[in-house]
Amino acid sequence: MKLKNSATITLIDDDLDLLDLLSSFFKQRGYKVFAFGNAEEALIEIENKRVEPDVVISDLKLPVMSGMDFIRRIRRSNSSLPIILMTSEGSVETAVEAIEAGAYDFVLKPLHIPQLLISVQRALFLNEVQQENTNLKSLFQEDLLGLKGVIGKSQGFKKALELAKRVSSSQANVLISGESGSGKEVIARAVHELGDKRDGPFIAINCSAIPENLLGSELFGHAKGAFTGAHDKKVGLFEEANKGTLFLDEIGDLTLPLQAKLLRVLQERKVKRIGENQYRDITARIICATHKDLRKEVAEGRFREDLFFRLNVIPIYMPPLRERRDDILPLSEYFLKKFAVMNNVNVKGFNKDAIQKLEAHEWKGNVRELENAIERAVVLTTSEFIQAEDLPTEDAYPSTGGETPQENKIGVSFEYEKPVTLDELSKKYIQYIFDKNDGAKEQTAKDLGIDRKTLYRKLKEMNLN
Ligand SMILES: Nc1ncnc2c1ncn2[C@@H]1O[C@H](COP(=O)(O)OP(=O)(O)OP(=O)(O)O)[C@@H](O)[C@H]1O
Repeated sequence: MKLKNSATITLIDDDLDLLDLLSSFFKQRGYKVFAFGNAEEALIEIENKRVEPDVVISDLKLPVMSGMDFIRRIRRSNSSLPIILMTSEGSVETAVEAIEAGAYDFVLKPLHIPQLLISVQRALFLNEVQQENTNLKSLFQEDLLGLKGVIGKSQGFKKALELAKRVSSSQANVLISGESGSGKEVIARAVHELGDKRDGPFIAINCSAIPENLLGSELFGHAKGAFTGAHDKKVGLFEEANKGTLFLDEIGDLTLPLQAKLLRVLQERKVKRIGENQYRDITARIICATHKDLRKEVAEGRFREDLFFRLNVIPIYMPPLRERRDDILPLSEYFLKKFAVMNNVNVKGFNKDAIQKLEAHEWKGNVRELENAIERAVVLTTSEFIQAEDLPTEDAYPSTGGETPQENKIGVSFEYEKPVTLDELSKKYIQYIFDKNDGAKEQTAKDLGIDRKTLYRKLKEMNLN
């Protein structure tokens, strides 16, 4: 851990010569200094956050508001700001009392300035350790309803989570709807964690990500030799999830024959592996999710009405992030702490402009886009507080807002009218994989065989922040 000498110090003393002397001493050492001749003024500036000190050095005996009263007032709203008192020999007893009231340390006057410097450095060091502990604690502490890492305080989010809690103790079928990246899987996990299946497995499968011909055997399993290539028997996910939960994401993309089979499983609570005649009991809870409007799919003949009614016993709707803006900051802070710890970097928060930008952004890719944006900012920022420039501009992220991503048409071709440089070709390829992965940077880096930092750098060069 490095000691901060870029820290901010607030000095309070009615002895203006001493105030000048200390100001220049600390400024010369790289500290930012705010000096006040009385405690009232300092208090107002601190309470209004116009001055945000990392440490305060104050005389104990001051006119009007004493150093002691200053400590008591500060402690009402800030329990951890270190305050070092300067006191004359005669008032050591009061200084001890001040320590009891929450002062960090005291130094005797006439001052031995190197000793004061050591006290300041120690206070900053402890502050930093404490801050990291609090960060870690609040990051890993039990969150809403005792669920780890589930963040949100908007009405829309709380309503969804409350429904998840209520339904968790029943066996009713749950259909979660909401745009891509809005947190449908988070809600499905909440139902699992809060219910009596929590000790069993939670298995998630994205029905649109698996080719149609493989999805059946993934879900239902198959017997050895059931079809060409079935060299061995396979247990399907319905069985694997027994005693736990099977989460079927993008259920709206199931083909009609698979919809019929799913309906049968839900009605009979039994499955038959492909190529077998034997039925096996299913004990898994089944939760489905979709970004599509299933009523419309039913009306247009692409989704079975009977299956829709069976699934939709308890509908839970997760609103898009832009409709629950109260969640943006808590989520941003959570992701910042998470990625700062993961990447071992000293990033502490967001500056005012960054907060404004976060709150104003449309977040078409919802929480997933926000999470990616914060991860990137934490990795790339050069300061302790994320700046507005570290965050993506509005249309930097391809919208996945509720629709299946467009098939990328770039492809790789060597038939260019004029030669294309290797660098251009590599950028086109990065763009292709990035779009294919729906803007998911971790997967893109993995597919390209490069580390995340390199990917971030490339995306920045390509204005795909
Ligand atoms: N309330 C939340 N608290 C913490 N993290 C969240 C929250 N909501 C979403 N996330 C995070 O955002 C990302 C996207 O969430 P999730 O996978 O649940 O969305 P989804 O709606 O299921 O997306 P898709 O439909 O594309 O599968 C995940 O990394 C998830 O952990």
